[in-house]
Amino acid sequence: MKAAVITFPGSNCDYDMYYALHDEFGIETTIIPATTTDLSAYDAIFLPGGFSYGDYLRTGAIARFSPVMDALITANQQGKIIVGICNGFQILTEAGLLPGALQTNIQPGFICDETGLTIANATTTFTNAFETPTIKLPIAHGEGNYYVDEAQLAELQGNNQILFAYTDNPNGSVANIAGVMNKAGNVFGMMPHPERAVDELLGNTDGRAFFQSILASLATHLEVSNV
Ligand SMILES: NC(=O)CC[C@H](N)C(=O)O
Repeated sequence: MKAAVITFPGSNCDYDMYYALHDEFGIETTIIPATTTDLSAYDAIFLPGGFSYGDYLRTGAIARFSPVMDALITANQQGKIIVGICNGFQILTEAGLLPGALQTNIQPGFICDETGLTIANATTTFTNAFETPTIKLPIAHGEGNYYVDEAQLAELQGNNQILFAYTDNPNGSVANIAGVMNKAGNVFGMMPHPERAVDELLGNTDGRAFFQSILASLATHLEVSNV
């Protein structure tokens, strides 16, 4: 598996993501700038957290016009794995690769904490290795209040696209939603940070199963496509 981590101007979790993918899971990983226009070499693409373009206008609203986004849309059409964490999730919703939008937290302000999550669907590319129904992950955001209208919510629920839900909704998200997948099952975004919970030294290893899930699915996928 070859992974790319895309750095936007203002990303600040790109090296955390690199550390998780490369150092913890031994995945061949390259950090590439958002000016890249070709993602054909990669099986999985990660959009990290941060404050792309200073979160001006609306978080993710400028980043979604970056040169790399056309290549990301092509990667999506090819069914490649695309993951957005925190600011990456915000960028994916702005780009229309995931449904919904991230608004200012219900109580405006930046929250830096650990949050409880339930695994709402454990049979996906992103969740198949979770062995417990609830986990804890770090959160760090000011605009994590996930919004979808009633029709979109019904669709997400009907298709089992909600993968993680907050146990104690910290930001006002509709239906406690913390992470969603697209209908096709290859694009995922969440506000909590699994890449900050992969090492005993970080005080939390609950994020490891997220990366193990992706590795397991990709191994099966690559095996099938090589037949
Ligand atoms: N850690 C992050 O990615 C922060 C996301 C975004 N800038 C926010 O505050 O909502």
